[in-house]
Amino acid sequence: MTRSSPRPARRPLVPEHSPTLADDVRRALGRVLDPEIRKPITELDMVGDVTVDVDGRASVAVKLTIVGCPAADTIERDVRAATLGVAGVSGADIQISVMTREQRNALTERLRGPGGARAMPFGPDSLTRVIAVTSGKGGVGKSTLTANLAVALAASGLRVGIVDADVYGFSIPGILGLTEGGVAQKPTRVGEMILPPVGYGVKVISIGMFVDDNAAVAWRGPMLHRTIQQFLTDVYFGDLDILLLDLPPGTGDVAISVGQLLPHAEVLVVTTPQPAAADVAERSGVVARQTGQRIVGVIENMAGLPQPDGSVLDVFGSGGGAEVARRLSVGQAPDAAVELLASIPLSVGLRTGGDTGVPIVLSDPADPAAAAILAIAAKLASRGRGLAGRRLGVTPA
Ligand SMILES: Nc1ncnc2c1ncn2[C@@H]1O[C@H](COP(=O)(O)OP(=O)(O)OP(=O)(O)O)[C@@H](O)[C@H]1O
Repeated sequence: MTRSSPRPARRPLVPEHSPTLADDVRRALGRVLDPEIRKPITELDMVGDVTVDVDGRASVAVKLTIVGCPAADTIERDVRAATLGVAGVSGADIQISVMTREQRNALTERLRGPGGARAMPFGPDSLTRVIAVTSGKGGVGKSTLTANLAVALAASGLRVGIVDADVYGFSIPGILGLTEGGVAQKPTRVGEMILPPVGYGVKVISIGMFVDDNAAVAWRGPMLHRTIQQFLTDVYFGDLDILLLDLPPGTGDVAISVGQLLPHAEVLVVTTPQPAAADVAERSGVVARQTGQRIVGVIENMAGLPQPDGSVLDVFGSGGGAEVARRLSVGQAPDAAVELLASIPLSVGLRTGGDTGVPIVLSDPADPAAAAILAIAAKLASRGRGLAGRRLGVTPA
């Protein structure tokens, strides 16, 4: 008896689609984040039709927020990888298009609330801790510390943003590798919304991103105030645990504007060990306090430089940080005394890391300066924010 060989499965002329596999692909795409908005692309309505044919070939439609989106390549690569990672998928065609104006408006509204409300999300009731970093004079390392602290906090799992409000010396983009040819990366705009570039996990907005070719900023107070206000309202930071502000040195217009806009912010005062610098550093702390802000601590930077023979060379003297903390504690309740959080040594690695855009807290965490910054980050993160002055949304019975 002969047995007829089984008939080969008939191929449909039009490839059938596998809804189950398509669902699996969609689920996998839920793990792809928009690199600027930092939310799953599926939640941002960036994923259109998803189909998988009988051969396992997936076709995925992706809608970018704007034409020329700088994150396009990353999104396409991540979508392809996520699609091909689904068991049963043998190939992936990714079709990239751009959202319509209506779709973009709907997205902006979804992210910012009805009408794309331009409310300042860092008010007293916000859960984001706001820390302004200030100094009496320039060049004490305030921007270097702000950037490295932010990276250290982000590396510990916190969602961190920086507003580089150092209008005359905007250097955060460079320290965080967000420059090309010395010019700061431009943020993406989605309608009225500005998406901050992300460096080492930190969302950054800087005046340097809005001026052409590093041009000098010669603005008067009202213009500076509006710019800071716009940074705090129009920039989409999403949910942040900590927002750091790098203020210009001294007690000028920006410090006062930030004091008015964010009176509940905490303040870190950076100074050098030079006792003669203590007066100006103290003044920057006093101005912050006058606007209602709380001084969370003093950081002494550029302390003793370790020598090959084990001795320490105090290039800028010693004791400045402790002196500023002591003076800012005078007249305060014992539990409000201002602490010297750390003394950070001079470090060639910290400086070169800033010059090359590779923060030392990641590249060489064992460097004594990096270790000191990591210790401050751990201290700040463990303390959390005081609830004083915040409405807790509960009514006594
Ligand atoms: N601990 C340190 N050891 C060696 N170099 C340092 C240290 N801290 C900062 N620097 C370097 O000192 C210079 C000034 O630092 P930075 O720009 O951070 O200061 P700043 O206080 O923000 O200045 P400004 O507010 O005037 O812009 C930079 O070149 C930086 O790399």
